[in-house]
Amino acid sequence: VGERRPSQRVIQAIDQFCRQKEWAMNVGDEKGMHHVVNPATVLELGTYCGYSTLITLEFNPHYAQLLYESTESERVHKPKRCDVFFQVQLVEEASGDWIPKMRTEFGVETFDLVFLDHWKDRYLPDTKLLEDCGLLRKGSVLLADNVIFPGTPEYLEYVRSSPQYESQYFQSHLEYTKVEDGLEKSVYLD
Ligand SMILES: Oc1cc(-c2ccc(F)cc2)cc2nccnc12
Ligand SMILES: [Mg+2]
Repeated sequence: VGERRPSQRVIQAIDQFCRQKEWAMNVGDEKGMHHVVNPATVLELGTYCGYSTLITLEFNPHYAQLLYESTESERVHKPKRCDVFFQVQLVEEASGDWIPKMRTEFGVETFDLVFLDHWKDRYLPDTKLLEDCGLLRKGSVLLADNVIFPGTPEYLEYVRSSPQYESQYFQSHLEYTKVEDGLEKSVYLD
């Protein structure tokens, strides 16, 4: 127990605002991924306002700007050539264009965790791209938000039926609502 870190206070303020004033599509304080994974190298697909951010791909300039503003104190800078940053590496590009560049631009060998929280019809193609680019290793975890609402049926079918994944569903609710949603955790077996 003690003083919350600045980023925890920001998250708390976002949750309070979204619950009481105006809904927003953060993964939220109920679904949250802290009880599911504890990674080292993380790729997040879909930044939005930086609620759940580590190494993140966002091609919407408005959302990317929100991240710069909300985490300036943690030295997040606008990448020219994707320089390595103190804590966060943000790429304002489409995930499908940049996943193949992760190794050359970031020196990433493989990801421990990929948090999928972007366009729902990109979950499956981007997963196959990560596989094809050799960016997943035995034990890599894919954590996907919104698998029930708005829903990602093709992705769910793939990770639940493929012998390359061990999948588990964590039932919850759509952020700040009573609508069912959840996180699908899929471990890559290689
Ligand atoms: O968590 C989320 C929820 C929703 C969403 C859409 C429509 C609704 F009516 C309700 C919720 C969209 C999202 N897009 C990208 C990443 N995450 C999202
Ligand atoms: Mg989401």
